Amino acid sequence: MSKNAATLRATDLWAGEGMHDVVRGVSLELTTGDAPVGIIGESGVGKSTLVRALLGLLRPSHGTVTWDGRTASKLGRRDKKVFRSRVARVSQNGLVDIDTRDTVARALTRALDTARKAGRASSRTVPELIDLAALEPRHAERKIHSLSGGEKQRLAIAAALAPRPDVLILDEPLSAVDPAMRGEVARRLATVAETEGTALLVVTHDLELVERLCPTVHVLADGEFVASGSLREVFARSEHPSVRGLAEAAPLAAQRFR
Ligand SMILES: Nc1ncnc2c1ncn2[C@@H]1O[C@H](COP(=O)(O)OP(=O)(O)OP(=O)(O)O)[C@@H](O)[C@H]1O
Repeated sequence: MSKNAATLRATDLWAGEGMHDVVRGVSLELTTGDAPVGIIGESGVGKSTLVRALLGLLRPSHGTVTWDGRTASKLGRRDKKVFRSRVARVSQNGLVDIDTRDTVARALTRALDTARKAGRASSRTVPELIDLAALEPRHAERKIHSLSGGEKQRLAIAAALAPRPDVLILDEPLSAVDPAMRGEVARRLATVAETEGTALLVVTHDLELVERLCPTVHVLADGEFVASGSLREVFARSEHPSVRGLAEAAPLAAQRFR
């Protein structure tokens, strides 16, 4: 670990939106320089709730989420801005902070400006971000609302990479991207992780994406990690009904891991 390594750490995390905890006792560590980590799980098991808690958007009912030792949900306004540039997230409907009347180039310029204001002296450029998300130069002048769903998801990835985040949480990031292009984007993300040390957390039910990117995966079921290891180990060893459920939902992918 380099002396500048940064860690996002969840310790015995319990969290939920209402009275009821849907994340139950999760511990997880994401440190710059580490290999990408995957979290897989069926629908409704608490994946998005876990992501919100990791981002400090949801206060745990028990346990902690810390960023370099400080509690993520208790950061002041200024520190929150810095935190957001260092722990970035791409969600399924990824363009929440982006004005879709803008062009791609304008949105990415804004993302770079925001990164600089948050103190990230990012030397990235718009063409570089476009390439990192496997978009093409011709997309630069397109209005965002005219992009396809998959192109919008790739734009969200490009924008999230603007500040060179330490941690990038990808919540079903490529659900609308076609399979051939998913490989392209995954390769670029792997390169970012390797060359810049960005710690990737890939939260998905796309087994092929975690197979491509993540040497370690955790299976989330009913708010808990019920199996952990490489995808192959998890499928070979775990008899948990949720693991079997994931295998049945993606039989071709699961067959390769047996
Ligand atoms: N705002 C909310 N109020 C009440 N219940 C909620 C809220 N958000 C989520 N839940 C419930 O918490 C549980 C976990 O939801 P969550 O969205 O974290 O699951 P998920 O694994 O991300 O699902 P999916 O893969 O379908 O997106 C579900 O039963 C959901 O209905």
